[in-house]
Amino acid sequence: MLNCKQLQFNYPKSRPILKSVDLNFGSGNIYGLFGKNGEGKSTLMKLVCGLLTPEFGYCTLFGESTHARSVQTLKDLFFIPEDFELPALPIYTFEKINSVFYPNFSREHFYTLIEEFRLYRKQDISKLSFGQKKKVLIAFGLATNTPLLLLDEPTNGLDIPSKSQFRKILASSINEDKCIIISTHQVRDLHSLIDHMVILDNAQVIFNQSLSTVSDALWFGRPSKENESEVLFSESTFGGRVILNREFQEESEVDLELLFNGVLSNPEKINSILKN
Ligand SMILES: Nc1ncnc2c1ncn2[C@@H]1O[C@H](COP(=O)(O)OP(=O)(O)OP(=O)(O)O)[C@@H](O)[C@H]1O
Repeated sequence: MLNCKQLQFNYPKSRPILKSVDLNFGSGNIYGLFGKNGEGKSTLMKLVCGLLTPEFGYCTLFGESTHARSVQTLKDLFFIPEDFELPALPIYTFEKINSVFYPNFSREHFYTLIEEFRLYRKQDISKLSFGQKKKVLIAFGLATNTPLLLLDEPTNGLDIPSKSQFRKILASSINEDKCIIISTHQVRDLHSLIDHMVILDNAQVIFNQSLSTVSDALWFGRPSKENESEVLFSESTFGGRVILNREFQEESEVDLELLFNGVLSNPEKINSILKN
């Protein structure tokens, strides 16, 4: 569905932010885009939407360049950035003005989400808190029903109950025609939601795997005397956590934070096991 080929980008006078990045995103998946601060996750999302121009390479959505920002492509994608401005309008006016750009927009779904988020249609957006504005944008983004939805740090600004509400809403909105890409540092907020992990480091993609491949090949759990010789990566916090080559172990739940740290510490080691 979405293909990025040899993407290369830097800001004026900056170091390279992306160096020849190749990525394919398929429908029916929720991708988690991870990387340390400043590694280029938001930049990659803006390149995908055509808001930035690559120095080299391109992104296509259904075969059309996203950089051209044609009506055909823009109706198929929606981007929720980390920082945004919304106009000083009642929620229903905002919906009325903007929904016309999205042929599959569901007003019913939008107002159901608005209600679930304890907002009401006549509220003036300019009088809402940052978290409430984010909820308006998340509700709108989901109601567009675009095949591609990009969310940059979507849970920033959401309170604790809203984070689990967000998880539930997002899980129910994925279907086989949709691709969702989420960039976040709040790994726990995405727990059990994402099915694919992409890690950017040093201007490159150092990891790109489905979590089913990961859980087939790796085991995540507590260290023990029996497994100490097989440890691929370990962390000592909270009594210790280890990644092992799964081999004869029972399947375990993928620990996204441990996997992220393990990949950053030695990408070749983890990648070579997943290749076999
Ligand atoms: N408009 C800009 N002009 C110059 N440099 C920029 C601009 N926007 C971002 N950068 C730089 O590009 C790099 C990548 O930024 P980006 O926001 O894509 O990273 P990120 O991975 O999303 O970071 P974070 O996790 O902190 O949100 C950073 O070093 C940042 O300082």
